[in-house]
Amino acid sequence: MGGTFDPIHHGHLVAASEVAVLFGLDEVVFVPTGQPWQKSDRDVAPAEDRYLMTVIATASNPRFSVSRVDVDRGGPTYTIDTLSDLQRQRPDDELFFITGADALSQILSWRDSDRCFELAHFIGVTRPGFDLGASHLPEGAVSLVEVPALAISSSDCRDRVGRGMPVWYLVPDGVVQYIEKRGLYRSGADARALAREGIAPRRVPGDDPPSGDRPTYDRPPATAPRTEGTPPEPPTTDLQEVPR
Ligand SMILES: Nc1ncnc2c1ncn2[C@@H]1O[C@H](COP(=O)(O)OP(=O)(O)OP(=O)(O)O)[C@@H](O)[C@H]1O
Ligand SMILES: O=C(O)c1ccc[n+]([C@@H]2O[C@H](COP(=O)([O-])O)[C@@H](O)[C@H]2O)c1
Repeated sequence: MGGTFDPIHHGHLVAASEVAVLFGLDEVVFVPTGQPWQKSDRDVAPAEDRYLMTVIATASNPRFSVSRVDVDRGGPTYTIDTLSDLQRQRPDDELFFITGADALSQILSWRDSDRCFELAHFIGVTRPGFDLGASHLPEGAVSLVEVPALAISSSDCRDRVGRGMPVWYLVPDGVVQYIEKRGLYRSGADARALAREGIAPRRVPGDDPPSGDRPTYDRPPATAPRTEGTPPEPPTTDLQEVPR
């Protein structure tokens, strides 16, 4: 499943799980984009952060895995390269490329879209508010799957974090905590102030974790939150120990 996953949310996970059952897939490989060239009009969180959030979100499902092919390749991400790399790594596997109906409706504008259809069967998952009816997709190359409607989007999650609203239950718990820890999606001024003070982001009222086992956020972070114009810090060691 290809996506920018900025951040990954339950809409992505439900779609992947539904397609895996309907198509009898052995594994769903989540492939976070490196540089999503069609999203160059906005800031995208560092690829390493999006990759780690995807690892955290999928860790508990033995049929889900995460690939670094797009993150490690560098340069703009084209699905033709994603599929070529995956085919090289898994020459005996039949590939399906899962993505949303909104992305699929643009597929004819993707690089080498004709060759993409030769490398994988495309599965478009329906998404509330998007209709593929008018798209002229090659016959037989694409399947459409209706997934339980979850009106969740990454844009809305980012916007909520920026406004100090909770994203519990929209994204997996570990992803909420990762966003908090890294200070992702805060407004520029907020993030700069946090970096100046050298303290971890503060919890906002109403932004409580769902269980009694609450993490503490007021200890200094292992790395300073990212500010505009500075490169992302490497992930901290406790995140690298997430069980696989
Ligand atoms: N709630 C959802 N239901 C079904 N498909 C979804 C849902 N959210 C995202 N998708 C699909 O998953 C793919 C990857 O999504 P992406 O990472 O771009 O998330 P997004 O929520 O669409 O992000 P943004 O709001 O930033 O555009 C896209 O093709 C998208 O259509
Ligand atoms: O190959 C392309 O030219 C291309 C253009 C836009 C999007 N894609 C892929 O479509 C998937 C969904 O993208 P997005 O931007 O909706 O997260 C993701 O895997 C992207 O790499 C691919």
